[in-house]
Amino acid sequence: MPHTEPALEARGLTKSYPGGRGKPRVEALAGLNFSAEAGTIFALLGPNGAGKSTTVKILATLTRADSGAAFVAGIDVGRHPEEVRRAIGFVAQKQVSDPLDTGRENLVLAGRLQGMSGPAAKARAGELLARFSLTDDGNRQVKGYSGGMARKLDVAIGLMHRPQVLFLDEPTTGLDPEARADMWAELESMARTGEMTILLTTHYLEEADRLAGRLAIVDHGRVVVEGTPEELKDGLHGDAVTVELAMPRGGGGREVPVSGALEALSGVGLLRGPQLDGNILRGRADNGAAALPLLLRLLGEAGLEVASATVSRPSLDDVYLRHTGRVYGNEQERAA
Ligand SMILES: Nc1ncnc2c1ncn2[C@@H]1O[C@H](COP(=O)(O)OP(=O)(O)OP(=O)(O)O)[C@@H](O)[C@H]1O
Repeated sequence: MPHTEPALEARGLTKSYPGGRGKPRVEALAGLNFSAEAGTIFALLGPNGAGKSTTVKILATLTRADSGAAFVAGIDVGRHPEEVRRAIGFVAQKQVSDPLDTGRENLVLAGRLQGMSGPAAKARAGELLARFSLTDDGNRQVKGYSGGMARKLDVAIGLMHRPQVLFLDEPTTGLDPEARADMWAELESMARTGEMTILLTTHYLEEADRLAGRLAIVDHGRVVVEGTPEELKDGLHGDAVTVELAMPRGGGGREVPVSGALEALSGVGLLRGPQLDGNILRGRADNGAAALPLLLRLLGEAGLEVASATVSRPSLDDVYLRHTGRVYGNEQERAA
């Protein structure tokens, strides 16, 4: 594979499903495009029903697109699905390991099913148990594993045959915060080696922010924005600056209404898009911390009293809101 060829590529994918009982068809994908470089983690983020799972299923050859094309490790998924299957690992949300077998037995079986010889499968199983800190538990039945251990075993199963591309569908959903942090550390170390491309779907913005080299936000079957987490946050043009103004108590000689705040800042170019919402002044600045002292001075000189001021780096939540017009957490909670 030439170095410049993406490890994953979706070009204009469309897919609809029957709506059922005379209802119109459901448009799951409406011309979805993205590409991921080899050796990176690429995350697909989006609300429930956005089309993430459908995209992954098409790339992993589990379903076909109605139109468009997709390539995995340079192989056309529509034309050579068998070849694609050999090149990928797929870690679904549902546990795949047999609870009555030991972790090691599960791994060896997965390797044998992939066509590995007995000794090769055993050696690889030992290697993966060590990599996921499961060596001490490798000879215990999986039914005694914690949720986090069982999930790590599932990822290890997906890695047995050394895939070039690994699909990870919500790898930490349902895990407690400690197990989630542990899984993140494992995935980060896999990403560092750059030996494999990982396509991650996740509901956790924090997970995508931390793990993904690049990410795409999917909404209504299309990629609405794609980039590195930093690029996407920088695209919001600066830090969010929030100033809470003290309400005038009335009667004081120098006190002016808070509405004077916008006037005090006009023409200075310190804050972009300044807005006054009650007594809260909001805007953006390239370097919020550097802008704050002058901002406070100008407000003070205009006779306004500041109760508090905060500067925050934009988060992926802000990026999501900007591109989908909806607050991320609200939707996920409603769907849960
Ligand atoms: N087998 C199916 N039959 C009918 N409709 C389907 C089928 N699979 C998915 N859909 C619909 O296609 C759309 C996209 O679903 P998809 O599962 O790809 O979204 P998603 O982004 O993965 O959502 P989630 O985060 O909830 O897993 C949704 O409207 C969904 O209801």
